[in-house]
Amino acid sequence: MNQDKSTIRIAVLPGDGIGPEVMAEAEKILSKIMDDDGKTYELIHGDVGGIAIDNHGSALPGSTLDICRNSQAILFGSVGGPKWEGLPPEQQPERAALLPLRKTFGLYANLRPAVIFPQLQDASPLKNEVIGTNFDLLVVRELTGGIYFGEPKGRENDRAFDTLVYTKDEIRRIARVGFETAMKRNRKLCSIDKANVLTSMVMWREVVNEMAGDYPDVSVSHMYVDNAAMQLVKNPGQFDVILCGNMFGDIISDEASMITGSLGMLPSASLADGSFGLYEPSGGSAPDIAGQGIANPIAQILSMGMMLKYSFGMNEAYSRIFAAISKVLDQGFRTGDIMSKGCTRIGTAEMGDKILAAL
Ligand SMILES: NC(=O)c1ccc[n+]([C@@H]2O[C@H](COP(=O)([O-])OP(=O)(O)OC[C@H]3O[C@@H](n4cnc5c(N)ncnc54)[C@H](O)[C@@H]3O)[C@@H](O)[C@H]2O)c1
Ligand SMILES: CC(C)[C@H](C(=O)O)[C@@H](O)C(=O)O
Ligand SMILES: [Mg+2]
Repeated sequence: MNQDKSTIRIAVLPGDGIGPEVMAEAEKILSKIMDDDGKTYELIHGDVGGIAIDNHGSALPGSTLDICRNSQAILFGSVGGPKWEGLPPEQQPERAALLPLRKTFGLYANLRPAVIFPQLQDASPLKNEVIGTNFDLLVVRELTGGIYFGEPKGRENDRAFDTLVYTKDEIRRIARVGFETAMKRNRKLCSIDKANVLTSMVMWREVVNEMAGDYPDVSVSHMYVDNAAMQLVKNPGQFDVILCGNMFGDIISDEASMITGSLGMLPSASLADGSFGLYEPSGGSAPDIAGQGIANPIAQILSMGMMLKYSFGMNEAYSRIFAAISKVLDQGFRTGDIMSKGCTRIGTAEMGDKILAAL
């Protein structure tokens, strides 16, 4: 392995289902951008998830973890699928690979930008007048705490339990990310909770309110998650930054993705303090379409773009990718999930090639 300090090292973990299909397209574009920018880089591939169970007997083999530890960022596809659903829960790809990666690398801040390309207004199930123009929402999701990780969790005979726990420090650090990003955007932060029922969420709301004093320019509101789910389809344009805990952020971000046309459009960045991050589409391995060459690679490509921006400070590269995608959509090319009347349907690899050509 080349350990030269000037070499950018990226762990590439395609995973399962559509993961390898969409990753191949992201890699083409990544290589072109790095070459054009004259960067020295190394993409180090590793097995993760179901394929790692099949090949190495564990969803997160030590060799893959070593690759990640020796890299400055992780580009991740998706893991899981029907083949591994019969395994004991703690051995399954999602719980045995993705969650430990998030925890091990302290990736507590998950940014999921739901931005509509104007060309895709008709691909959204929402009416044009509901979406409005320039829909641009950022979901800031806490990623290493809450009910995903709280102890105790387990089963005893006919009883099963998980624990929703947050400390003030955990809430403060993700709220800080929410406020800081709101400051760089339209200065509106909506914190989502369930403070009418859950004690941990009462504290969540208190901490967000305490911190609001440090950000007088940010207008802060609070919304119960059930109302937020409804408001997101009633009037999505009211939101700028949505701040939420781990599970609510998981649900709200999938919902937000559909406003932009498809889950296949929603990228994500999972960030630690500093520049390390894991970048993955918000959606999963899509077993229903895997192996057919029809998945939308845009979420994976945009996730790679977020990596260039957040881990390597290559902001222009991100804009370049965004512009290339926009150009291809202008040309009328669509994968099946974002197909509209009058457009030309293309597959995963063709979409990657078109974006590459439009760079
Ligand atoms: N980050 C991850 O690795 C991740 C995230 C979510 C789900 N999963 C796993 O994926 C598996 C399937 O889960 P699911 O079906 O609930 O969710 P999913 O996100 O895989 O799929 C939901 C729906 O969205 C569609 N979709 C998702 N990405 C798409 C794309 N790029 N292009 C076109 N359509 C796309 C799928 O075809 C499907 O109809 C499960 O094992 C789940 O645990 C993994
Ligand atoms: C696969 C699963 C563990 C994961 C999550 O719930 O965080 C996924 O749904 C996501 O949104 O990244
Ligand atoms: Mg999810």
